Amino acid sequence: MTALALVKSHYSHQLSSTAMAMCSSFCPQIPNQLRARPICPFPPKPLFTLSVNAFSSQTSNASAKADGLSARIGFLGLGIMGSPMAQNLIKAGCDVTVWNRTKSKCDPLISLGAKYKSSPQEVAVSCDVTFAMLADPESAVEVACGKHGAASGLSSGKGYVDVSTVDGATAKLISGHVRATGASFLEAPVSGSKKPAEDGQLIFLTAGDKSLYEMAAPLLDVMGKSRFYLGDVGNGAAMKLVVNMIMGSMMASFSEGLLLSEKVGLDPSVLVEIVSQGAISAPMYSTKGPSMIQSLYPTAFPLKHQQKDLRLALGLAESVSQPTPMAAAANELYKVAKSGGLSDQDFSAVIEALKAKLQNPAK
Ligand SMILES: NC(=O)C1=CN([C@@H]2O[C@H](COP(=O)(O)OP(=O)(O)OC[C@H]3O[C@@H](n4cnc5c(N)ncnc54)[C@H](OP(=O)(O)O)[C@@H]3O)[C@@H](O)[C@H]2O)C=CC1
Ligand SMILES: O=CCCC(=O)O
Repeated sequence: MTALALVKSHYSHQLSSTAMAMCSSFCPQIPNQLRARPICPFPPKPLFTLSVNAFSSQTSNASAKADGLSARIGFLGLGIMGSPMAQNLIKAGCDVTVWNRTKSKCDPLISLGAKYKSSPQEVAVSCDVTFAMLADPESAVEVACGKHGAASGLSSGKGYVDVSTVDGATAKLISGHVRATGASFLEAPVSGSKKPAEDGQLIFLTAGDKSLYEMAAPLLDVMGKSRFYLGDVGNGAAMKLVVNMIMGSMMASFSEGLLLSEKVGLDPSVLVEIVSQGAISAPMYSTKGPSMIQSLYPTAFPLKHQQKDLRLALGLAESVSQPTPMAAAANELYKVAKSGGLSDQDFSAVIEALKAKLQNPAK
């Protein structure tokens, strides 16, 4: 890390501390445990030079006392997100054991030095801390609590970190199974997509056992740029769903704007440029806008997962009688896109749901 980068990161930390202080005085009713804050002041990766394999041969429970980098790490679920996350752990020198339902996705990681086990249970037995990055609540529960699931291999002193995006009830269900074995549980869904996962720039929204959070922190710092500890299990899921609810509506609204600009004779690429310079700029618009204009949707965040998150966010809103008409409307649009066969395309393909072909499928 250059001196300039260090100064910059320190300065941005100072700014966020100031913002936090302002938040505290403006929102005194927010309980302390819900005041999310980045725990690590500096991006840790450039400072990370430790070789960790030297510590990785300890046996099961005793080794959980070791810090995260020296732990034996399991990784379950090697899709778009899980693969690069596990890869970054391997590249950082960690001792990683992988499992994926479709075994072939393990092969590139095995080539990089990962070990392989043939079930989540075996991974959990052989590791100190096991991460899971699964598609949805159903798969997260199956992998954690099903036959030969991770919980059946957990015991006191081990940890299970679920980084999948699920709802709070699912996180609590998994937490219950994990804690019943004597192991610790942390939910840690992530903000950031394929590229941030590859670059180790994810944002972790964690909740659950604080001791596991502290133990796993160096591992989260290998995979991410910041982490928030939000208190009790369920708060991580809720925060993630609120963030993705906003994102899903933003993308739906952006899609309407792109198509409207084109229809009234404007150049949508000029719209993208104008948006990117103004108060509503967001990296999402400038990175995805140009390909959306060409009707190309290379998958970073699958549309089916965005619709899942909107569905779960609507459930969360329902649970507290919060009106969310924008999210409800956006959800309908993603459902149309799914029915139109776009589930596995990037979520920016929701724009197709506004085009004549999907609006009037009979024509
Ligand atoms: N992509 C993104 O930008 C982001 C995604 N997320 C969230 O992260 C999670 C993973 O996303 P992503 O990697 O994109 O998704 P993918 O669809 O690429 O990967 C899903 C993973 O879940 C596994 N899986 C699905 N069903 C089952 C099952 N029944 N039993 C066992 N394993 C199963 C898949 O295994 P198999 O290979 O065999 O199909 C695969 O490993 C989701 O919850 C998503 O919402 C969060 C932030 C960003
Ligand atoms: O859950 C997916 C989030 C994608 C992103 O944060 O860019």
